[in-house]
Amino acid sequence: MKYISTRGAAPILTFGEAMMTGLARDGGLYVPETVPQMAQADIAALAGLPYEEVAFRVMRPFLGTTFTDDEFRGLIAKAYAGFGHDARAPLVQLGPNHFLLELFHGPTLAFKDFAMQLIGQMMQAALAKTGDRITIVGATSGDTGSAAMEAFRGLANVDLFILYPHGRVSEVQRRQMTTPTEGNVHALAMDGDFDDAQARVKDMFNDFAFRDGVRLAGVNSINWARVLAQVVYYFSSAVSLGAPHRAVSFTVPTGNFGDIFAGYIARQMGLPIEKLVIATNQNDILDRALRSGAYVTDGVKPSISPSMDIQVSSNFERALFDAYGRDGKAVAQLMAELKAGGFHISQGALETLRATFGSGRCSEEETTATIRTAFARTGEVLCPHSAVGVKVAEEHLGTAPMITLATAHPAKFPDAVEGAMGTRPALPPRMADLFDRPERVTRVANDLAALQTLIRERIGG
Ligand SMILES: Cc1ncc(COP(=O)(O)O)c(C=O)c1O
Ligand SMILES: N[C@@H](CCOP(=O)(O)O)C(=O)O
Repeated sequence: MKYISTRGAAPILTFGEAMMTGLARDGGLYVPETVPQMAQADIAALAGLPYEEVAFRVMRPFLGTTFTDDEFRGLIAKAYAGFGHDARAPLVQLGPNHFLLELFHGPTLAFKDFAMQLIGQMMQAALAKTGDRITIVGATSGDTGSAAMEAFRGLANVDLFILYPHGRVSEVQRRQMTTPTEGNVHALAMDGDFDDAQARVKDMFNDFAFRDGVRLAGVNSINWARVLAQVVYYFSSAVSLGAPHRAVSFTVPTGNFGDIFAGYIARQMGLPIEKLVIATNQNDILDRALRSGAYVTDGVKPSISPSMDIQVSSNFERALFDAYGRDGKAVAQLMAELKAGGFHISQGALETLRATFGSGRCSEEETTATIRTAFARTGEVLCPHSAVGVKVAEEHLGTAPMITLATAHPAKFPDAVEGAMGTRPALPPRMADLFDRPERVTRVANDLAALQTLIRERIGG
C-alpha cells in the first residue's frame, strides 16, 4: 500500500511513513495510490460487530506492513477504551428518515477523539520501535487541539505545540487546551484566525531545515491517518441502517473538509452513499464554490460554531486531486492561486465534485433556531456545529436515509446553547472541575520566525 502526494512531486511513502511525515515535502497531502475496495458481502458482514472490529476490518487494508494484525487490534482496543458509550458512535433518530450520528462520546467530547486517540496509540507504537523523539505542531479552531492534548500529554518522546486563534475558541475548548499539567504539551494563543494558524503550521513543514531539525510531525487532518480513522463510522452507521442493501446519505458539518473527505473514501471503497452533503456556517466558501465554481476567500467571520470558522479548507485539495484526474501539477497551480486569494474550478472538475457532494449554508440565526426546535421536537440537545448539519440536512432529505454527523457535545459550547434554549448543558462529571483548574498558555504573535524560536527553545534544540 503506497501513498502519493496531491501535488505529485514528493516521495512515495508507506502508511507508517505517511503518518509520521504529515505534510508532503512538495506542500501537498498524502492520499492512497489506489483505494482498497470492500466487497458487498464484506460490508454486510460488518452488521452487529463491535465498533473496534469494524475499525479493524475497514482500516486494515490501508496499513500495509506497518503493524501486525495483533498489534493493530491492540492499538484500536486501547484507543476506544476510554469512550463513554459502548457503541462508541451511537445513532439516534431525529425524524422519519433522518438520523444523528453522535460522535462526541470520546474523552474531549468531539469527533476528533476517534482519530486522535488512535493516532496517539499508533505514533507511540511506531516511536517505540525506532526510539525517535518528535515535535508535533498543530493548528486548531478548538477541537483538534483539545483532542491532541489529551492523546499526547505525558508522552516521553513527543513534544506537542498547539496554535489556537486567541479569543476565537469557546471557553471550554480553551481550558481543555490550557489546563493539562504535563510539561510536554504547550498551548499557544496566536493573533489571527484559524487560517493563519494553519498557514504557519504548513510554513513550518515547508521550511526543511526547521522541519528536519525538530523532527516535525503533524496531527491535523493533513495527516492521512487522521482521515482514515474517520472512515470507520461511515461504515458502522450506514450498515446499521441497512447498507450495503440500502444506500444512505450523510450531511457533515464542515470546515477543513477532513471529516467529509473520510466519507468520500468510504464511498470510494464501495459503501453505497448516495450524497455527501457539505454543511457550512456563515464561513460558506465551500458551499459557494460548489454552486459557482469560484473558490475565493473573503476573510474568516467569527461565528457561534467556531470550530468551523475556516476559509482555507485544507482537505479540499484531496478532493480536487481526484476531480482533476489526479493531476498533481494542476492541483499545485490551484493552490498557488489560492495563496493569492482564490481559484476557479474547471467545469469538468466541478461536475465530478457535484456528482458526489451536495452543499448548504446555515446562518447564525438558523443555527440558534435549529438548536431550539430540534430540542423541542426530539429532546436532543445539539451543539452549534451539529445544528448547522441538521439544518442543511433537512433541506436535502430524499428517499435514502440521511445521517447527520453530530460532531461535538453541546457542553463544549454552553453560551451558544444557552442563547438558543435558555439552559446551559452540563459538562460530564469527570470534567466538572475544568473551570477551577489553573491555566497555562503562552500568547504568541502571528510570526513564523518567533514561533520557530519558541519551539526550538522549549524542546531544548
Ligand atoms: C465540532 C466540529 N464540527 C465540525 C468540524 C469540521 O470538520 P472538518 O474540519 O473535518 O471539516 C470541526 C473541525 O474540524 C469541529 O471541531
Ligand atoms: N475544526 C478543527 C480545525 C482543524 O481541523 P483538522 O481536522 O485539520 O485538525 C479544530 O477543531 O481544530
